[in-house]
Amino acid sequence: MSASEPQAAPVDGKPPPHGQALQVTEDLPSFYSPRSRPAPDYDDVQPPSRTGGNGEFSLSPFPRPHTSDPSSTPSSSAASNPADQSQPPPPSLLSPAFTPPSTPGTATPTAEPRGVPVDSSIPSGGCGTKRPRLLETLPEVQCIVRARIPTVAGTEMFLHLYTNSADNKEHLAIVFGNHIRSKSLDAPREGETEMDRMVRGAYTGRLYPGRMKSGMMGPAEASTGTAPVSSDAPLVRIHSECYTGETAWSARCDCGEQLDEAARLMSLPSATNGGIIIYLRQEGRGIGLGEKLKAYNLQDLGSDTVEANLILRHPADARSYGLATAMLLDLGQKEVRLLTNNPDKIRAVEGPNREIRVTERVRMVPLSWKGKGGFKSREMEGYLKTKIEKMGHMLEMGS
Ligand SMILES: Nc1nc2c(ncn2[C@@H]2O[C@H](COP(=O)(O)OP(=O)(O)OP(=O)(O)O)[C@@H](O)[C@H]2O)c(=O)[nH]1
Repeated sequence: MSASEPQAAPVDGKPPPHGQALQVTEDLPSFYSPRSRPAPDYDDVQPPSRTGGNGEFSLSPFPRPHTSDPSSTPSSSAASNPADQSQPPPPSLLSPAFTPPSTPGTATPTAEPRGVPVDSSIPSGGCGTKRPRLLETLPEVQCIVRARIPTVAGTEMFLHLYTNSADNKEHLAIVFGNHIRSKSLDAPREGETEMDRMVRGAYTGRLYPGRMKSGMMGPAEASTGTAPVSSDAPLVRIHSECYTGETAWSARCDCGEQLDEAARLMSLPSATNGGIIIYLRQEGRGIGLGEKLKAYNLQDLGSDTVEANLILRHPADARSYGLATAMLLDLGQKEVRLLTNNPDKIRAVEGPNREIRVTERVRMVPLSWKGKGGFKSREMEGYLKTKIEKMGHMLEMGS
């Protein structure tokens, strides 16, 4: 097909075989997902794409493929994760303050997902017994550029790209709401011009053709955007990179759906304080894409996700979250409402000296479990089962 020919979209629930011509969908560009329908049973028909039933934030180009038998083999969490055996939970790292199950007022995005209080006095109902890897001191981070991104959902966000003192990867903050500003980005740099500032994203308001001033270099001008509507903590998601789930349409995990759903919730008009997705480049729970693909082969050979990592001599979860804490602080956040089922994240994001407080944990339930679209696959069910049974994730199977 030549570059000038119309782009094609899949129409039958499956990506086409290599080289086969696709039927053209006239009303949507090729990168736009078909609107989601409620997920069928994976034994019945081909599932729809990963996003919500209302199709508000539907990014994946292909529906999920039909998949095969699960391979999870439950065993005790202590046996599967050696780090669990001797270490007590770190209560000092959790916010002691009990927060109400739901956030009052207009800042509550929707009735779903339900907010759950973070309460360190509840050992299992709260955060389990595992201990996340915490850095003793937070790494230094610097936002080097920010740009406005209009999204295919019709909303917009500001993408912030960070460098840091711990690794040489480009970690990201996806910011919904222009009142959330990066201190390191906004700090003036020696010798820079107004154009330099605008090009690296350190400006107020919006850019437009011919704009000459960043709006931030005069003595009386503060480096702030629009004021937040209320003082409630913003919705925050700490997301680890997943090439397979976010880009390659994998139905082995729900990573792509979670990313889309977080963005959708943060874009709702009711999310008056906006939101932040901290996107960390720790692919495959920190073991990297190549090792994750080996783990997938082991899963097809009968291991579950934890066993596969251990067979490859990796920890069940090799991630850390100090960068997320440092980036959230740079974005001016000391209190957050965290979208997660992972107890490690709640403990870890608060930082070694409790620099940040998680005031509320907002659970993430797969859309298909809620009958709101999404997709189903046997691999994904096995993946979630292992998270719940072996990694202490705060989710009930099929809830
Ligand atoms: N090693 C390994 N990593 C996986 C597998 N499936 C998904 N992942 C990775 O797991 C990570 C998903 O992490 P998150 O989206 O942050 O979610 P989470 O820690 O499971 O917890 P939530 O916040 O509740 O979603 C990504 O880095 C994926 O690449 C797998 O089978 N093996």
